Formats: sequence, structure tokens, C-alpha cells
Amino acid sequence: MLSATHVKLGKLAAPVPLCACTKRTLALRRGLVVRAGDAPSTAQEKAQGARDPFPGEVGSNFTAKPLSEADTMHIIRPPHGMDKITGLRSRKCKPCEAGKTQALDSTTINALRNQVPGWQVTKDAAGRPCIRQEWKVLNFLSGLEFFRRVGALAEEEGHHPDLHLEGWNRVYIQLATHSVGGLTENDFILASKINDLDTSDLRPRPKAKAGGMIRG
Ligand SMILES: C[C@H](O)[C@H](O)[C@H]1CNC2=NC(N)=NC(=O)C2=N1
Repeated sequence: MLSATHVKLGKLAAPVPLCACTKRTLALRRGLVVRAGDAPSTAQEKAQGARDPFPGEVGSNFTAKPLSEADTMHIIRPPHGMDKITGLRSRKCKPCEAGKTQALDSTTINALRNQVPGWQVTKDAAGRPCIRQEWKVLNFLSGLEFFRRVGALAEEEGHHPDLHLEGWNRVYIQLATHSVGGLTENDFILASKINDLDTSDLRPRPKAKAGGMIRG
């Protein structure tokens, strides 16, 4: 967790002794001081490695605009006793046996949603629970290519998402298990694998943030 760390000002070699507030001003200008709550810059994050997510990021399940860089590495700690569920990406969807497969309860859904950052738990047009994620793509054909890659994954898993391409460059995917009319582990397994797809060539590059650490 990047706390209100005051990076050592030792590097700020000044020809004349400066008072503390001047040093701090200079340090702020050189981006050497991180106040509590500041979103760290990419350089700081790279130096720090992954960090615990901010409460706002957890609350929105990472769907709100990231408080720092879009490619921030978050430490996703599975809730205690969820070891049997973590590792969704390494699991395989199982064919749903009508009448046998039950829809997941809200406790399990809430535990699983933390394993698939970017996916929101919501309801589909018929009011049934589903998970949904949106992306912006470069253009209409990038959207179709996005669907092609997701489609190949869905065929491999035998579990299929609802694909939406709107306004030529907005894609959203909804996942639910139609045969049970709700969410099952299959939906979270597929969501996790969709998150692992490399689609960076199909989406606008995240804007680099202004500012950030100036190396002394
Ligand atoms: C037999 C096969 O497992 C079923 O038809 C699968 C196919 N893909 C599926 N996809 C989704 N999202 N829900 C299902 O219930 C479903 N059932």
C-alpha cells in the first residue's frame, strides 16, 4: 500500500541551506513527495510493484476509472477459505446439467467477483443476474476481431457470452448461464479467461498521466 510516504529528500542537494518548507516545495515540484491518497505515478508503481487496491477501486470492482495507471498491478487476495475457488483462469467450464446445476448464491457471487476485476455484477434485460464488462475498441473491425477472439475462447470452454458492439467502437459482454437463469462458476471462469486475452492491439492506448516521479 503506498502510504503517505515522504521520499527521502537527501537527494535534494542544495547549495545553500533551505528551510524545510522550501525544501518541501522544491521536492513537490520534483514529484519526490507523495501525499496520502495521491494516485502514484507509473514510475513509482513500477518501483513499488503491485499495491493493495484503494477502497474506491474495490468498491467499484475496478470498473471505475483507475485512480492511477490503467495497467496498475493490484494484489488480489482471495477471501479466507476461498482457495477451492481461486485460480479461475486455470479451470475449465463444465457442461451445465439442467436441473442439477444450481445458480450461485450472492455470498459466493461476491467472493467470485473479486477474482474478475473489471466485471460488474448486474441484471440482464430480463432482470436475471449476470456479469458485465465494457471496453472501448479502436474501430468497428477491431470490435469484430474482439468478438472473434472471445468467440474462440467460448467455443473452447463450451460456455457462451452475450456480445454487444454499439456506436461502432463500444463493446460490452454479458455473461450468465442461460440453462439455470442465473450465474454459475462457468461465467466467472470464462470472465477470468476473457480478462487474460491479449486485446491491447484492438483498444486505444491508456493515456499516460501527466507528472509522476522525476528521477533526481
Ligand atoms: C450443452 C452445452 O453445455 C450447453 O448448451 C451450454 C452451451 N453454452 C452455454 N452458454 C451459456 N452462457 N449458458 C448456458 O447455459 C450454456 N449451455
